[in-house]
Amino acid sequence: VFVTLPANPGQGQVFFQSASPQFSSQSAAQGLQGFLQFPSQRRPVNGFGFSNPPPPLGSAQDPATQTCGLAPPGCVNSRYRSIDGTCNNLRRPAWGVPQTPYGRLLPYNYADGVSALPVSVTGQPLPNPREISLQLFPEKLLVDPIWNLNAMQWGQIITHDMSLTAGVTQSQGPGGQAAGTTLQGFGSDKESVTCCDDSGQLTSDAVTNPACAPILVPPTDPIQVPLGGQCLNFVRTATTRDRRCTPPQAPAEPLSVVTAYMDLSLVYGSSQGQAQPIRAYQGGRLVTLVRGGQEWPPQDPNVTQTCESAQSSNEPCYLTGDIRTNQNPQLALLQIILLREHNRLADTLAHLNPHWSDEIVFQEARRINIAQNQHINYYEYLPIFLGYENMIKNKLIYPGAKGYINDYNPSVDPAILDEHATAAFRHFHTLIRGYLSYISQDRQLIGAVRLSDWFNRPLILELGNSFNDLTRGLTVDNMDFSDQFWTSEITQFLFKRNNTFGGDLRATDIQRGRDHGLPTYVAARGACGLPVPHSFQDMTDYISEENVRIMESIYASPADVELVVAGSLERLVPGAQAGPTFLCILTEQFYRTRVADRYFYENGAEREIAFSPSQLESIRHGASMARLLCDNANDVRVMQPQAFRLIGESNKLVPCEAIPAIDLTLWQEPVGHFK
Ligand code: HEM
Repeated sequence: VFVTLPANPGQGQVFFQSASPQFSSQSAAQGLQGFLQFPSQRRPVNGFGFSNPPPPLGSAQDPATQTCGLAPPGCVNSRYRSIDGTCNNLRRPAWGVPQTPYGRLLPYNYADGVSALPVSVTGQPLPNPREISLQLFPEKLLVDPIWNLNAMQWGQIITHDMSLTAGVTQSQGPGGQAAGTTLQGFGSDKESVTCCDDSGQLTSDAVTNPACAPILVPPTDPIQVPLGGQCLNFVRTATTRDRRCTPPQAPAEPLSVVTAYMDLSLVYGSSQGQAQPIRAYQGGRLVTLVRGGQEWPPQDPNVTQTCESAQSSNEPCYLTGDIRTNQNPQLALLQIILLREHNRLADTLAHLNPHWSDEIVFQEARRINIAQNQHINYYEYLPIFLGYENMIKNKLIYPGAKGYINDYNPSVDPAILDEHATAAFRHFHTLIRGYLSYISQDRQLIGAVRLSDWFNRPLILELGNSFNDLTRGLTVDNMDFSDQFWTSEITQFLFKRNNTFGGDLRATDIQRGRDHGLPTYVAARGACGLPVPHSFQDMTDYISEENVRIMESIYASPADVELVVAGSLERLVPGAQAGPTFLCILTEQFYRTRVADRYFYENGAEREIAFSPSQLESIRHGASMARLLCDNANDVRVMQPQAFRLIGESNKLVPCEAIPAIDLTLWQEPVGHFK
């Protein structure tokens, strides 16, 4: 089913083929009413050009046979997911595996059709990303009245499960990211690149290295100019072109280096090499170190590189399934919660089933941990952001369902859409707060820390009672409002280390969008079936007059307006935390993530993989964010049942024992059931 949309300036006809039931052209004011109900059975989606049919199996374009993302020689249909996502799709065993390109809704928009950063329709460079950040995404503290900071933070967990741009580490200097970015392996000759140094000066690499695209400081910059800064660091994502996986004249396809599946790869790793050092190989557990009577992840062997703000190599610096773990304290905190949850499940399962081997206990605990996580994501987290009704209409959730939901679709590519990872989901950087509260057991504020003091330095979690106080803080602080206002902690102080100022995450997001050749705002709206603006004036239908005027003063043409920028300025769709264009992309992504996963926890089509009906019911009844926090922060005794929502009349604190739990005795097996 192809939908032909009205022509839009500079882009010609746009063809949109959604994998998900999508919504029709609705203005934000019309809200969630009237979304089109497309049939759930769709033509295959291949992630390599939205409108093209998938390449024939085994052909040169077949991702499974490309060297970016290696397919195994053959697949065994295992009860358990592989660590690297291979063989989830038995016909296309390399779908969703690390080192494969992001999926795309729309073609690449490079200036030269191959890899050059896009330019204006006038042929001039696009406006300066830092200038856009300063003018359209300033600081103003407006907090969300309903949802807490945990809802923000959990989004980063979901993100880290789904994608990671190749070549970008999180040990990033004040230049915005990556003082010494490591390009991860696979034939890349660019071991470590710095385009703009710690003092904001262009390096020799900046001109000679094609991986460099530093963000220049505009003359109007009130922070960087007085410091004498010339630039903010920016290193381009590694692509299929860098690795010679696509022909020289084909568009460079940026790569993601983690599994696309929602499989807790951030806990378990995306490769055997990552998984091996974090497994205890005893009792099905993951490795932990006990300090101060609490369990912590093992130590990263390379503290100074991974936790670059650490003052000594003896400071805690965690090794987990994801290289970004130490980036900020709340992220590390939730990673530790998920790690402890694995071990809690493993210990219980091992106790119930003393005859199980380490491997069986590990895999069964992993399987339950992933299922709980999927349940929390789809039924607790996503409805807040995508809208509950929208999710039901588009077949992302089935509230009240009894039994299995057999909607696995092997024709849907699980690759994470670039429009999602590089534009839509990054919009939620707006939700970040600059300070983290310490909250006591009786929910009193007892302290606070500044985010930028603790980037890449997880030590703080182990000081005194910080871990528990910060866990309560996540559930008591409001998240920031979903709007155009960003905290300066990430637009002026990102990864500042010992410097006065640091990088700018919004400018980085904008530059990353160009780096990946994202489609324009106009093209994306067209692809979503939304009214396409032909002038700046047209945009005032869904973006405030004031912001449209600023865009008009920055951009040479409405056709230049970028998805990352204007998508974040749209009025929110009622009941959701994004405007219509980003909501379309997010809905499409999370539909695909669900139906492209053969191991999705609600799928019962294959008996050997499925949970039993009673186990599934127990997961639906007992998996919750509140339970996860209660069980794994070791001094959180009361919690509100909806742990992404602020405490209130309809969401009162209750003793942890009153919050439903999964009945793990349903996993007790008679001796001999497992080999
Ligand atoms: C304190 C919290 C956070 C910090 C400091 C942070 C920082 C960053 C940084 C430095 C990058 C890489 C930028 C680049 O070089 O392109 C990034 C990427 C990203 N962030 Fe955040 N982030 C935070 C929270 C979140 C949240 C809450 C979400 C969504 C709900 C999110 C979504 C994303 C996405 C989708 C990417 C791209 C992932 C990829 O494919 O590589 N982030 N973030």
